[in-house]
Amino acid sequence: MTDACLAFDGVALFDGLTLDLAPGRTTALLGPSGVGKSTLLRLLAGLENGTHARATIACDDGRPLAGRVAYLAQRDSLLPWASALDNAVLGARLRGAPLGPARARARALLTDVGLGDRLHDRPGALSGGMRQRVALARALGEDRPLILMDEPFSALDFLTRLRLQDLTARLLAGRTVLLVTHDPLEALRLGHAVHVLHGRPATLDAALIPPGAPPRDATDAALLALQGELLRRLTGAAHGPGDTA
Ligand SMILES: Nc1ncnc2c1ncn2[C@@H]1O[C@H](COP(=O)(O)OP(=O)(O)OP(=O)(O)O)[C@@H](O)[C@H]1O
Repeated sequence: MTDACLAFDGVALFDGLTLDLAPGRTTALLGPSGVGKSTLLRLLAGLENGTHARATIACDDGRPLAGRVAYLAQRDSLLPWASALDNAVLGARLRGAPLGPARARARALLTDVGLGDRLHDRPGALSGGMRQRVALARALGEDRPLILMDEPFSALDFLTRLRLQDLTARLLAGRTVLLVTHDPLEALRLGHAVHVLHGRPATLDAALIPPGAPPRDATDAALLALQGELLRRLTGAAHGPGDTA
């Protein structure tokens, strides 16, 4: 994505921002609250179409991006009247795809995320973390080349988060993923490249490139050293010029 420009109420959030997503890789994006991470995701998803929003989005294969994106929003956006299983197959239902295979896959994914015994519960009967896992299962079940994920594990306890990071890395291997997170360890475990977004208008730091393949061992010494560097960048982003906090 090049030359992304977007303003709210006359204040420019982005003014000529460029973000390269390496095909088949996961790019992790961190930054202070309010800097524009979710808005950037929405811009890529084609959900910021106002007159003040524009960006040039070019795919390596030359095809348009529209219809090839799975977007996991920060809020789980589940249908309150539908079961976990029906929510997980919503994409297939909207596309008019055969529901049999979609339901089988959704059942397996819901079991993988630890909800095999809650398939028929509605969102209101699930905890926040369980609802987030239903939304995650829905996004993982979408067979799309570009996956945009906005803090997909934020409502989960630490151990469940690690387990679902592993599952996500396994299931999304080879796909192009943009992951927004506030968790430096998560970014370093899952990202092939890790960026910090900061300032207003927002700019991107040069990428940190953790060694090895995701999902990386959370106790790895090299990862913990990089976490120190990432924390320094985040602290700088929170207190530097253009502070958005
Ligand atoms: N529809 C909108 N109208 C006006 N302002 C908006 C709108 N959407 C977002 N903003 C503003 O744009 C800025 C960036 O919001 P955004 O949600 O992208 O931040 P973020 O980096 O994802 O934050 P967080 O980490 O807290 O989720 C914020 O100041 C927010 O108030």
